[in-house]
Amino acid sequence: MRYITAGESHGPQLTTIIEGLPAGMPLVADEINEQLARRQKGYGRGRRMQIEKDTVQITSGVRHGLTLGSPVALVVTNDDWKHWTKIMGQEPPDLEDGEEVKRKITRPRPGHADLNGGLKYGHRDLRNVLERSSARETTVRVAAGAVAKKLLSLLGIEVASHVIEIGGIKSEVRKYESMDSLKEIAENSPVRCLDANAEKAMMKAIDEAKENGDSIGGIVEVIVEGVPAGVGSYVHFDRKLDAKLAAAIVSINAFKGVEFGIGFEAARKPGSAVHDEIVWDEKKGYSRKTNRLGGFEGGMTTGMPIVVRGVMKPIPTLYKPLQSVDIDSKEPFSASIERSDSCAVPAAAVVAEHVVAWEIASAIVEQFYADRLDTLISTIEQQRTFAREF
Ligand SMILES: Cc1cc2nc3c(=O)[nH]c(=O)nc-3n(C[C@H](O)[C@H](O)[C@H](O)COP(=O)(O)O)c2cc1C
Ligand SMILES: C=C(O[C@@H]1CC(C(=O)O)=C[C@@H](OP(=O)(O)O)[C@H]1O)C(=O)O
Repeated sequence: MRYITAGESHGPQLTTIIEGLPAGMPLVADEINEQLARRQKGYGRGRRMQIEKDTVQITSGVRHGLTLGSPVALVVTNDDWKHWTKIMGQEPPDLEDGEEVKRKITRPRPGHADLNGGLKYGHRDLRNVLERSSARETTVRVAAGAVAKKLLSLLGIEVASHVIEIGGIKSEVRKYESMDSLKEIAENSPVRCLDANAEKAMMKAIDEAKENGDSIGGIVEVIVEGVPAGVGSYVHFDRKLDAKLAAAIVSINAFKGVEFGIGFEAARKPGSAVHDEIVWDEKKGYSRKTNRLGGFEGGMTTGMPIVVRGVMKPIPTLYKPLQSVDIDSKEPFSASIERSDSCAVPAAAVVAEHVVAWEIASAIVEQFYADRLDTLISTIEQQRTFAREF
């Protein structure tokens, strides 16, 4: 499967086109909307999330609630567009002699794409960079991921996320009884954290950062259960599924690192305390005593839960801006201030969940016969039986 996205942050709409979905899969807009609403929640976000109420329109590829096997196009309108029609209009602006487009941006923000994007595309109004580099685009990545999650759920695969650190405050609660309980606790926490004490401290840290005109980052964790062993491949570098997940996580705006299972801790432990011992029983077949490697060996799934974490740096736009240079005058200046979030880690956890879901669904569709949902369901079941009896 593949998808592309289009749309500027303050333009009329965001679009994604998804190609390669099996035919015969139930899909309605409300299921996608539920996931879009989850992305909009989360403590620490700015005023934009109060303006938008993200809902999707399915404009092709679905008929009478079922996918056709043809490309699925999804559109989300930007409610904020009505405030930006002049600044962001598609037609050349109607300007008096010498008048410039208002709110031209010439002071790049350290940490955002502004300066590098200007240097690359030659934009002297850095808004031309900001509009597309904005994480507004993650709305339609979540929409595409929601379709992938729907497919995975029909194959008995569940995906969930939670926040394990914000501004240096760590969640001490990392265990959960079931995927349902994990989902419920995370969903009811303003910062998607399983630890009620850490949750309060995280919210305080976000408030303090905001009061100080600053921003904070954190770490999110995505868990996937039910993927059969052997998805992905060791035979070629670009077929390794853990590598694809790593790229997907780091492609989320402001994500700078990724780890699987115990991750970087593995550098400090001997092999005996890292590798997961193999056991077998008649009912389950093969499994592991532990899951320190987070569900991957050799670029393939082990059949254990996939555990992947991503590190989000603090938001670059600061209300107390850092030093920058005006690209017109070359004078030192404070960077531009755009309306901004002070922490978007909880929302980003939902994005991470969806990009991971996409990569897993995509690997499954590539590996198993997937023109039709019914045959895909039965081939996945065959693979599970094969692995159990192997
Ligand atoms: C959900 C989400 C919301 C974000 N909100 C903001 C924001 O309000 N202001 C900002 O400057 N950056 C925000 N970012 C981060 C920037 O989009 C990101 O830092 C920028 O695109 C540069 O890319 P890079 O940090 O990956 O290098 C957000 C990121 C995510 C995932
Ligand atoms: C719009 C979203 O996030 C935006 C991501 C973002 C950035 O620079 O990445 C900057 C802000 O944009 P604005 O200036 O319009 O408030 C965020 O609100 C969204 O998540 O839907």
